[in-house]
Amino acid sequence: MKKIEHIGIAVKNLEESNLLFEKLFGAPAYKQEEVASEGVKTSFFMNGPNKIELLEATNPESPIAKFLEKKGEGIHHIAFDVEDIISEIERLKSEGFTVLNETPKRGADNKLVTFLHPKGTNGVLIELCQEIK
Ligand SMILES: CC[C@@H](C(=O)O)C(=O)SCCNC(=O)CCNC(=O)[C@H](O)C(C)(C)COP(=O)(O)OP(=O)(O)OC[C@H]1O[C@@H](n2cnc3c(N)ncnc32)[C@H](O)[C@@H]1OP(=O)(O)O
Ligand SMILES: [Co+2]
Repeated sequence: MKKIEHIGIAVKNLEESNLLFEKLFGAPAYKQEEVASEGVKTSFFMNGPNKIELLEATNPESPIAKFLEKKGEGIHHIAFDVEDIISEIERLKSEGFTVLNETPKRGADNKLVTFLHPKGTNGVLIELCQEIK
């Protein structure tokens, strides 16, 4: 597992949050993307070397809709860059972590992704991302 790839923030209204984060960073989102399989619309901001992913739910079954209902807006996950997601999944399983999808799926921003259940990681949802080359 390498550096933090992005921090995911759950928001109720992506357009309003886009304006807020644009003011915060002094630059607009560099990309917006819908990921239907996750039930989310996303936008991405860079601030120096740091990437922030804003996520709005697109349906009531979306993990973001459920999170907003239970916890409200805020940090939803921390994503880490990995070189080889398959071997990292095997390593983490052998260490006892609960990998939510053992076959990585297509995420946003040209990545293959999977998640570790927050119950096994001190309440923090961890995403693993491998860049698709
Ligand atoms: C855009 C694509 C991608 C990218 O490229 O970057 C993304 O980032 S997609 C982000 C959205 N997708 C996901 O979050 C997928 C992984 N998440 C899940 O599979 C589920 O959300 C979950 C973690 C398995 C929980 O689902 P479920 O059990 O159906 O929901 P509950 O609402 O009942 O929650 C159970 C339990 O877990 C706590 N929880 C849920 N989400 C989080 C979270 N993000 N961080 C910390 N804790 C979380 C929730 O509070 C419940 O706890 P208890 O109430 O104490 O039981
Ligand atoms: Co993410």
